[in-house]
Amino acid sequence: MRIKGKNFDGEGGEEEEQKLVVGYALTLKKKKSFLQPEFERLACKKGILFVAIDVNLPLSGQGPFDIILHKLLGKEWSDIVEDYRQTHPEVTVIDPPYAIQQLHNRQSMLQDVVDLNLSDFHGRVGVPKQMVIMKDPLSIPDEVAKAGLKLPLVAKPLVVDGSAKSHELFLACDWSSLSELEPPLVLQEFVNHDGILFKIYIVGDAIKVVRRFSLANVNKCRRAKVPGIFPFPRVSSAAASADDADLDPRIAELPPKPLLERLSKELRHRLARPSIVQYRYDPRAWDKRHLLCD
Ligand SMILES: Nc1ncnc2c1ncn2[C@@H]1O[C@H](COP(=O)(O)OP(=O)(O)OP(=O)(O)O)[C@@H](O)[C@H]1O
Ligand SMILES: O=P(O)(O)O[C@H]1[C@H](O)[C@@H](O)[C@H](OP(=O)(O)O)[C@@H](OP(=O)(O)O)[C@H]1O
Repeated sequence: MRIKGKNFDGEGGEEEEQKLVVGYALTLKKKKSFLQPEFERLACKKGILFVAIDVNLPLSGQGPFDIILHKLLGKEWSDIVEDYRQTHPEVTVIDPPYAIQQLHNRQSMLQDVVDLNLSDFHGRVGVPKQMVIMKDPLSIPDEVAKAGLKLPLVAKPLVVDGSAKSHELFLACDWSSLSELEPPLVLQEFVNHDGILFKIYIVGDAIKVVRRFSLANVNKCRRAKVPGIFPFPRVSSAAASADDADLDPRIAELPPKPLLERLSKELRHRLARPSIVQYRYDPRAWDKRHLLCD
């Protein structure tokens, strides 16, 4: 399923050029950030051609594709991709819907990290103490007190779907303001991290770590003084790169390689599990009871 064209070798002869065809279905935002002209040109030089999928036409009638790359919202699109995947086993679908379902919910996405048990392996990997609030904002202060979570809290929408809304994060600093939050959400204890965090990108065996500026530490004194709910949109986005910043080496030191390798291996292994047991997923809540085997 490759497009064949003519290419000229150094000695004036013709050789057959094969292109790997990637059909893509992306939001305009994602197309703008990811499919930049320079990237497309580089891909083309390497024999990779990106072709836009027309979401208003049947997917099966388009192509042929070698690879499908997609990130669109909604169940309707997921169903289309899943059907296509099953009827076109020869096409590689990146991020098949069943495999990324777990990542569409901020509680379920961390479950495998909780289970990792990397609390003492060349460093520590853990999940902040957290709870889920499904509805009734008025009950939040009581629920938080019952769960024993300490202020300040980071409030994150439960559902993660790439929409602007799902990226909205808030810092909640006092008990009474907690009722202003909008469920469904995850409330996490704020973890001081010296204003720097590491983002880890993993593709196959390749691991890339970048350093980003983040929220400053919250000390006891500031906790007491600032009541309210504070939005902090995209605080550690690519624009907040700290890779070239002159930082205290104790803060800037990258996570140790053995830890990253183990983390990458474990997560790949665990996140690949749904391909064996496909499940229907209830986005309103997540725990083992909500894995309903088809
Ligand atoms: N528990 C926490 N304690 C302190 N800071 C936090 C906490 N959770 C998140 N943050 C801050 O909020 C930022 C975004 O958090 P998170 O990664 O959970 O959201 P996201 O929408 O998935 O982010 P991204 O868009 O970068 O993928 C982090 O980069 C960090 O600066
Ligand atoms: O640039 P980095 O630091 O890698 O952060 C990414 C986020 O982690 C992704 O979640 C964003 O994609 P979505 O907005 O589709 O979730 C993604 O959005 P983008 O592809 O539109 O830039 C980025 O914000």
